[in-house]
Amino acid sequence: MAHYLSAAALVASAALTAAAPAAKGDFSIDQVSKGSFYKSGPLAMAKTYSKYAKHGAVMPENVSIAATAASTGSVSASPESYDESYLIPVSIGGTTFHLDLDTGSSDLWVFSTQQPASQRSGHTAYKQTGTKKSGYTWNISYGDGSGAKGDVYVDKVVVGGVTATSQAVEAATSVSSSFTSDTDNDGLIGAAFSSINTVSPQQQLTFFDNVKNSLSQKLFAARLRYHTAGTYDYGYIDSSKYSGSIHYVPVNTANGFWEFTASGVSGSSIADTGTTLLYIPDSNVDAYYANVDSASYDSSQGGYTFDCDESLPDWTVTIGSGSITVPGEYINFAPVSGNTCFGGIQSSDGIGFNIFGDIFLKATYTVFDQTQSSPRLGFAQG
Ligand SMILES: C[C@@H](SC(=N)N)c1ccc(Cl)cc1
Repeated sequence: MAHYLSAAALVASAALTAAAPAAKGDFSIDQVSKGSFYKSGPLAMAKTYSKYAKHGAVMPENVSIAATAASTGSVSASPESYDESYLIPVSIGGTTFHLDLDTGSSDLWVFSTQQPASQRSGHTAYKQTGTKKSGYTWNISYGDGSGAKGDVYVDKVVVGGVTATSQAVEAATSVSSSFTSDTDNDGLIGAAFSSINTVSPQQQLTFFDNVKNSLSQKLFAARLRYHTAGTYDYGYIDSSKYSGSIHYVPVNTANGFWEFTASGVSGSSIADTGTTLLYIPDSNVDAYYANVDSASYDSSQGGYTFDCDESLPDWTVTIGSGSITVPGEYINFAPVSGNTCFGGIQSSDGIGFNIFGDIFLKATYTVFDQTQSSPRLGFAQG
């Protein structure tokens, strides 16, 4: 649902209700403010002027500008099993797809009818409703070894009421088996920086980069939640979704990620909605599980495991001038066999950077902010 700013609407509505001369039989009604005036004030004004244009009504420029700019939106983020990933409904050419919003990559790709039927069984497949970008291709590989490739179309994409009229939609011709088997997921919508988009011969813009200039504020905010649906907000910050203050840190965009520095966690870190777990250096991981009596590193599972019944300690990190606490409950990711569970905190050694994935993000309200001269991340306790 899109909301429009109140200022222009309130000004315009005040102008419209300027007193007409009283005449016999007229009556007056005391107006009672209904509080914030959201949704589509400027747009309603523009529609009224358009309706009466044939009678000579001329739309004031401020109404026209307000009606076309300053949009906001919000979309649900629904977890898959064990919060493995969070999917959002995205309209592409009028068809709804359920996509993984991924701040760790920058391609918007979908299953398509160009794939063999067996490869796309159970998925919503793009029927190439858009305009083909002849000769354009894409090919992406993810950190978990999965991947996909295909060709490129331009189509209308809507997320939470926010519209990109000419979005590059990357239609798959082939995807790896882990995508085929996850029938809840119809593709990804990347929200890292467009500098790492894989389309060739010309990189394409992410959805956020395409719409950010039309948003009330050039930002989006993630409120992922533990074992229940959360939201992504576009163009505005929802103060009902966090406690305390939002603390901001600078972002290094050189690698195309939302990359930042966390205190007490060596190396660079990325805020990544597309990664399930929280990956930090060995020293931090060992220190955490030293407080979990039944924990041990299980090389057959590729990480720390523990007794599912053991109560886990919280994990707290300082980022900038604020701190975030991840409840211990969130760090019990999922059972692996019998009553043995796999930890949500694992080692980032060998990756090259730390990954603050969903295990961390679901404890926060995280703002991906391009409102300033350089990008920044804002973290608040969710
Ligand atoms: C940036 C993420 S992948 C993603 N969020 N699309 C990543 C990179 C490398 C490794 Cl090893 C693991 C995860």
